[in-house]
Amino acid sequence: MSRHYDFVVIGGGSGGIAAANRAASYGVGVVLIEGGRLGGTCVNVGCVPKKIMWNAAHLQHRLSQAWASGTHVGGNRVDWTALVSAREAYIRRLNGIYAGKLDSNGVERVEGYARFVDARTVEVNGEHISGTHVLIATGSHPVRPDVPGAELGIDSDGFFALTEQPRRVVVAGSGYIAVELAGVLRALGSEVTLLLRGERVLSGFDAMLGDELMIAMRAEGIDVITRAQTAAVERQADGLSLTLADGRKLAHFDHLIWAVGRRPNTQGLAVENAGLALSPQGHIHVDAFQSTGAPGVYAVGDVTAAPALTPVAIAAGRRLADRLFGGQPDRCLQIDLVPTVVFSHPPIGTVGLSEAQARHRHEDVKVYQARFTPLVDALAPHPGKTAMKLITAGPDELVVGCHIIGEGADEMLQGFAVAMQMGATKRDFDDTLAIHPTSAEELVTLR
Ligand SMILES: Cc1cc2nc3c(=O)[nH]c(=O)nc-3n(C[C@H](O)[C@H](O)[C@H](O)COP(=O)(O)OP(=O)(O)OC[C@H]3O[C@@H](n4cnc5c(N)ncnc54)[C@H](O)[C@@H]3O)c2cc1C
Ligand SMILES: NC(=O)c1ccc[n+]([C@@H]2O[C@H](COP(=O)([O-])OP(=O)(O)OC[C@H]3O[C@@H](n4cnc5c(N)ncnc54)[C@H](O)[C@@H]3O)[C@@H](O)[C@H]2O)c1
Repeated sequence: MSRHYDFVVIGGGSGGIAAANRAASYGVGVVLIEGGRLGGTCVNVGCVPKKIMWNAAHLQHRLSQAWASGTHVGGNRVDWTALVSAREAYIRRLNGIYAGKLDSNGVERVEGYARFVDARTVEVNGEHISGTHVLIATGSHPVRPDVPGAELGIDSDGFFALTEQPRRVVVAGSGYIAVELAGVLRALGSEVTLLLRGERVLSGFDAMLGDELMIAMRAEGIDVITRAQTAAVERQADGLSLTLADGRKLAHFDHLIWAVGRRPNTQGLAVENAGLALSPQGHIHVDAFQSTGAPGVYAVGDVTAAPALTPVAIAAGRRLADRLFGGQPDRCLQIDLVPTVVFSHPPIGTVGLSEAQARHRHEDVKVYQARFTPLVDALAPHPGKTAMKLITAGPDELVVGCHIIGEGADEMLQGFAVAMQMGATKRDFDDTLAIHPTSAEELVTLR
């Protein structure tokens, strides 16, 4: 049996769903093939459950300081099992909402994993499905290092499957997921050790952010161990033990969480049958229009080398559908300015070039910085710090980088990203009236 559609979408995550719905809005025939739960990583084991855990952790953090403002709350321990069960019920509702929206938009859904037969044909559950256009939006999966006992640890998927709160956890990694999960676990009351391969967390970001976050994490009681490469993991009677490459030993952990990166999902897709080659990291090569080397075959999201963020996958998917079916031949994704938030404790908001990148690319770079105790912590016994950095380039002082760490940074950044997208200069920031008293006002009063 075989069927033909205008648009075949492989993968029902952020990018695939966005592309399918947008294409259907132009009245073309669309099928979406998904092997797992609708919504993909972001909805099921990524942004959404993470943000729910972060919200609970943030609330615990604020409650722990409430007495200093004269507010007495008692027994504020988190009920992990109740939190996880409410979170999963919410996600099941979202799965249903996504299915309903696809159905009402006229997107046909096929449950199963697709495998290329040729460039425009895939096989799913023994059936051949062909398309005039085929989109690969299969996402990525977590990886583990190749060390003895690595299988004794869990990854971020395993973290979301925990039905009981870990007492003592070691998190290995230094990127987004490592710092987010370490922060959540600590704020919810677990003892946390964070193992960094290098000297600093978030190595690709402006150095101020990693330095400040490490100060904050240590102040919260996270044991941050630098230059710590795990060489072996063993299960002992009293928990997991780790041996580091330099011989150091760590023991008595209930869980080890690997947060050491992700790889594209191309296993089982047989992309060679579509005439596609993969990068050494396993990414599908695409041009600025999401086109692969094979005519009629496209890719978006984590399976490509674009920044692995939901809004990037969604924007790429929608723009592709606009281009293919919406009569907008020049529509494509610009990824020069990608605003992003790390949901650490405290959160980080960052957009544009780090100071090091700016100095590498531009001659005339100026840096404006502030570090202060935010008013929200004015009465707190152990106040956190907020730090901000604005980086400008050229004689007009075009703002090329904006970096914030501190309470509220997550909600602060989006508007500044709009300003930078519009080409704001330092003068535009200076000419904008401040909103007082807020932390964000510092960004328009920096000197
Ligand atoms: C713990 C965690 C937290 C995150 N937090 C954030 C955040 O706060 N903000 C943010 O912007 N991003 C976040 N991300 C990243 C974000 O989740 C991803 O960038 C985004 O989900 C990528 O979308 P995608 O469409 O490329 O892939 P996915 O959402 O992963 O969807 C791919 C889908 O394809 C399916 N699939 C795979 N192979 C096949 C096949 N052969 N046939 C059919 N279906 C297939 C999979 O089952 C999956 O459902 C987070 C990621 C993780 C892991
Ligand atoms: N808030 C968000 O938007 C958010 C949150 C989570 C994930 N994400 C996306 O998902 C992607 C994947 O996240 P991630 O944190 O897994 O990857 P990552 O690439 O951000 O970080 C992986 C880190 O692990 C380190 N590492 C690699 N091997 C190691 C080893 N053997 N021991 C110790 N450390 C090791 C690397 O140096 C790197 O810093 C992110 O890059 C991001 O794009 C986004």
